[in-house]
Amino acid sequence: MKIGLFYGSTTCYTEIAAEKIRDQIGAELVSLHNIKDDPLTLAETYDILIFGLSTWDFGEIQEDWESQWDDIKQLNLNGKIVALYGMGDQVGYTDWFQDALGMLHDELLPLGCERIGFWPNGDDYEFAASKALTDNDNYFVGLALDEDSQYELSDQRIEKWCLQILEELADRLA
Ligand SMILES: Cc1cc2nc3c(=O)[nH]c(=O)nc-3n(C[C@H](O)[C@H](O)[C@H](O)COP(=O)(O)O)c2cc1C
Repeated sequence: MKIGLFYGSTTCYTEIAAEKIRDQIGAELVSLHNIKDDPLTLAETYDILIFGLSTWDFGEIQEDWESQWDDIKQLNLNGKIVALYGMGDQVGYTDWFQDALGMLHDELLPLGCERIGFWPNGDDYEFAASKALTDNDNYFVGLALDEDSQYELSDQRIEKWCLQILEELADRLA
């Protein structure tokens, strides 16, 4: 099992989370790719993928993702298993919390990949609006991290989410 983790990060928070996810799952399983340096087309060489991105400027996509955004539609991700995580700030940007995570999810929908790693929108979050929620608002479409307002929760969220996606993978690959 080989997992490709592709991330874009403007001020390094998404990158630090990528390293923690890799360390949690195991460096022998997870290869990191900063999409500033590596093209997203490289994702086609993995069967299992994790994509990480932050939201910027009132609901906009992180700049490195933005510059490869049009390539996503052409990617052959059919049948691949994909988990997402996002970075945002629910206090400073409460009307746009994690919007980019939701936008990436929507962009991937038509590509025929299997999505795992949905994350509960529990009482530990407080924000006005987010495009990253499922229709019933019960889940984020991926792990929602907030290093600005809840940095103290990130490590335990990452740990729990990694265990969750490993279980979801085990179910699918059994
Ligand atoms: C100018 C600015 C705009 C931001 N806009 C949003 C936003 O609209 N929604 C959100 O959830 N977070 C927003 N954030 C918070 C960032 O997503 C957060 O700081 C994140 O950790 C940055 O990750 P990165 O350094 O990996 O890009 C914004 C932060 C800044 C500084």
